[in-house]
Amino acid sequence: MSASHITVPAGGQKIVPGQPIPNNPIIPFIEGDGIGVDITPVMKDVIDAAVAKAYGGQKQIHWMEVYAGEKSTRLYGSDVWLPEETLAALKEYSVSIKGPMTTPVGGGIRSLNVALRQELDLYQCVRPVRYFKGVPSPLKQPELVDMVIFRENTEDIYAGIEWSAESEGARKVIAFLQNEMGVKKIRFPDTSGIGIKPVSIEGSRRLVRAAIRYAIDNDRKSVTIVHKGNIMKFTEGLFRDVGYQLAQEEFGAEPIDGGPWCKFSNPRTGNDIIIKDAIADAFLQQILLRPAEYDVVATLNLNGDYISDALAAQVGGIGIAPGANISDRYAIFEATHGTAPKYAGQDKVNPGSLILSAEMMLRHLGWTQAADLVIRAMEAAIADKQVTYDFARLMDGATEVSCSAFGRAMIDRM
Ligand SMILES: NC(=O)C1=CN([C@@H]2O[C@H](COP(=O)(O)OP(=O)(O)OC[C@H]3O[C@@H](n4cnc5c(N)ncnc54)[C@H](OP(=O)(O)O)[C@@H]3O)[C@@H](O)[C@H]2O)C=CC1
Ligand SMILES: O=C(O)CCC(=O)C(=O)O
Ligand SMILES: [Mg+2]
Repeated sequence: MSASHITVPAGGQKIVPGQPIPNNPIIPFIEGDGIGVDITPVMKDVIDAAVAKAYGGQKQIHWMEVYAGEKSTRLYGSDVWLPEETLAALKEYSVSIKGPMTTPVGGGIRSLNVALRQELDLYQCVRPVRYFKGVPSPLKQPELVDMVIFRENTEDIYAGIEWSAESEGARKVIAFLQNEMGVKKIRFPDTSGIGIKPVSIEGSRRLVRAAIRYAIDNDRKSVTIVHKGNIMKFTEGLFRDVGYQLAQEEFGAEPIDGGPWCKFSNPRTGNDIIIKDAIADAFLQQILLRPAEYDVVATLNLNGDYISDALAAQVGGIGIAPGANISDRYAIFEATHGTAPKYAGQDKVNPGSLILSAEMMLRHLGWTQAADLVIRAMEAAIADKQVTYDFARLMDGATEVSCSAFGRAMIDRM
């Protein structure tokens, strides 16, 4: 086992928070498991082409591979899934991008994706959902879908505080709940697994604050707090209450017709921003039936996970669903989808999600001309019906192209 496998690219410069972005930033990337091997190189090629075209060679990303997941176990040793030097590099270089990583169901390692969010306190999972003309959709009017999900990324049941059924830990927790807390409603105490769902005032406030600030900066119409607070009153209900309270205390929102909905005037544009809430199950049908009524969405971790994939399906699926994990200091960009293992290594899947995640990264760096080029190239490739299998199987007259050929189709149209 060797200590270091990371090679810092020559000629690149570190991004330092609070300082101007250098023209030659070093960006760490994790290739990812499964289809990571297919989509990550295509993403890099497309982004390099957009940056070269936009800035005539004056700017260039210096990619630095760092390792996590299955590739890490091959390099660092069979039990090293998230090496210390990878964590250190993600912190030291501030802005990075990753492919998906596998999490086994039931037992085995805990999610490395979640671990990264927790280690770097990447409390905002930002997932924009928009329609690209021509993409196949189950909706009659998919162009009405234009939402940005702010998913709380560090709390909720994703904290991983749970004990398996019949373990000593589960027995102890259940005995504590029954004997010291007066709990009588555990239906089968001898065979229950137990999980804990922490949701804090502080964590809820910072997430809703980020969502409202985004609405202000991007002149959005509303922020909907999505929760299941009727059932989980002190976690999901807390999130809703804290959200409304914060909107009033920090942004001067005033109740509409006695509340709980409230609104304030966007200090940048003078337009109203409405703060409202929806219970998660009803919300999932509303976004299908009346998507135009929803804009920015603030929600807890599990709801956000479900809503991300459901909303992505409305505009073409998770092959084209980007995302960012953001803290006040660091950012790791990543697709909404997972490792799609049955397609791994086949040069088949849609690289769109990771490319659009990188497009978000370019905007985060302030490289908007390059980001705009990426969007226009994707629009053009889709308009010309040069698409991967996921779209081709639902589009009339489409040419099915491989993952790498879709990247080339984008580059040809820049
Ligand atoms: N952030 C992360 O790293 C994430 C990791 N995961 C992990 O990934 C693994 C697999 O999870 P799974 O539930 O199968 O979900 P996946 O998102 O990996 O795949 C589910 C299905 O979505 C479609 N899909 C996914 N990615 C693409 C793409 N790029 N282009 C086109 N279609 C795509 C495929 O549909 P079809 O079969 O119809 O072609 C695929 O079978 C698990 O270990 C899970 O924990 C999951 C989510 C996020
Ligand atoms: O970590 C995982 O394996 C799944 C994560 C996930 O589904 C998500 O981030 O949306
Ligand atoms: Mg998910």
